[in-house]
Amino acid sequence: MKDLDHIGIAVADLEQAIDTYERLLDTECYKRETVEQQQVETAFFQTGGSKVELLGATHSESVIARYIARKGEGMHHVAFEVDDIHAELKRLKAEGFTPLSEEPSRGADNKLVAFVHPRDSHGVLVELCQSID
Ligand SMILES: CC[C@@H](C(=O)O)C(=O)SCCNC(=O)CCNC(=O)[C@H](O)C(C)(C)COP(=O)(O)OP(=O)(O)OC[C@H]1O[C@@H](n2cnc3c(N)ncnc32)[C@H](O)[C@@H]1OP(=O)(O)O
Ligand SMILES: [Co+2]
Repeated sequence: MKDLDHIGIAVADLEQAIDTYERLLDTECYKRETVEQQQVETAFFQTGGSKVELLGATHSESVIARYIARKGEGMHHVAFEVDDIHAELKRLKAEGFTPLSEEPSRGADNKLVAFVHPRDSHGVLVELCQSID
């Protein structure tokens, strides 16, 4: 795995959270994108070499809505950049980790994404992402 690409933060009100993070980071949100397959609306901020991804739910059954109902708003996942997401999923599987899907899917910001179950990484949901630019 390479650099930390982004941290994902689950928020209840995306507009309000964008305003908060614009003031907190003193930078503007550079991209907003809805990823219907994940039932999320995202907003991205560049912070040095990595990013903050705010995640709002687009449906009441979205994993983000469920997460907020269970734990409240806050840190949802950490995402690491990889060169070859298929090879990395294979390597992690061989190491005993549990990928949450057999195949990567289309994420936000021109990425292919895949996730590893948080129970395998001490309670932290890990995302792998590969640029498809
Ligand atoms: C926009 C696309 C992409 C990008 O480009 O960056 C994204 O970031 S999409 C982000 C949203 N999508 C995902 O998170 C997909 C992968 N996640 C999942 O499949 C699920 O969230 C999950 C991890 C399998 C959990 O789902 P589920 O089992 O339905 O949740 P429960 O509410 O039943 O909780 C079970 C268990 O797991 C703990 N949990 C849930 N979410 C997290 C989390 N984000 N981090 C840490 N732990 C989490 C939850 O607390 C429960 O634990 P116990 O209480 O111990 O049972
Ligand atoms: Co993410």
